[in-house]
Amino acid sequence: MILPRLQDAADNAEVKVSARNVNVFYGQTHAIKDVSLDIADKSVTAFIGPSGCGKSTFLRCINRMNDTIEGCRVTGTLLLDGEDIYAPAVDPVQLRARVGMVFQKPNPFPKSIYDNVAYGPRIHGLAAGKAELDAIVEEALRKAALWNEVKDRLDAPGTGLSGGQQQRLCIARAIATQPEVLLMDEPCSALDPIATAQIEELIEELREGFSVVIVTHSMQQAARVSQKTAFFHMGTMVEYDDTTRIFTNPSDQRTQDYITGRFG
Ligand SMILES: Nc1ncnc2c1ncn2[C@@H]1O[C@H](COP(=O)(O)OP(=O)(O)OP(=O)(O)O)[C@@H](O)[C@H]1O
Repeated sequence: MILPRLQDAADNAEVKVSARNVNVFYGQTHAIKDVSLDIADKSVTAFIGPSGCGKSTFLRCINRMNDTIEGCRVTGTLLLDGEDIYAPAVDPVQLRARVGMVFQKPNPFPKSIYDNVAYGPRIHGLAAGKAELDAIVEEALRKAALWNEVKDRLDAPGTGLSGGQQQRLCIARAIATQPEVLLMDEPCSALDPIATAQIEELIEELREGFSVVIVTHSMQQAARVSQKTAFFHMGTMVEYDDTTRIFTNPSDQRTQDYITGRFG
């Protein structure tokens, strides 16, 4: 399906995810109201806005994580590379291998460091044998900037790592299936400034290979890591533009008020 480009779309970049008139309901609560946007490939898009405005809800539409929430209903169109994410033929498990997710709180499985990363490639049959799986695990841990810290203890439990290391392990787990889009829901909120800086550096590197979408409460972080920013307020997307423009010369008063700390 080819959609007309939106005016504020990803400029000349290739569009990876397109949303048109997306609405999300939790029972009677109308959490996302008619959101349309295009997310560029090989770039970082930040979602900002006050608590409860719907950032996480919209993020979860992109890999159908909302399917797992009882009473949650999504309407409208969401496309990945022009293909309908909500088509009946789409297997959400396969979709989530293409659209990986990293959560606010690091959530390693109660398994070894190696098995945490090998989990996705194993269930999706991405490695022909042990040597290939070893190579996938090493590459994912290297990309997540964790390899040097764990290469001598791959059999140790993932839950025994520090918070920042656990979050990088979860990033390694998410990228081991070679996703095309990586969704990050406040990935640094549980981390100290050093671990946060490491994750931000990593995001900068990851965007060479993926489309990254990050929900953040830190405007400094959005400004540092993203090229595009969407500002949400009370379930609507108020403004979506180049990050530099959002933070220097937004066109909507509500965006201006939020970035200057007048509410939220
Ligand atoms: N599982 C759920 N069941 C019912 N309502 C929900 C659920 N998750 C979110 N909501 C409601 O949907 C709205 C948007 O919530 P959401 O978590 O997406 O906002 P957010 O912008 O990500 O907030 P925060 O920044 O605090 O994480 C809120 O009114 C919230 O109460």
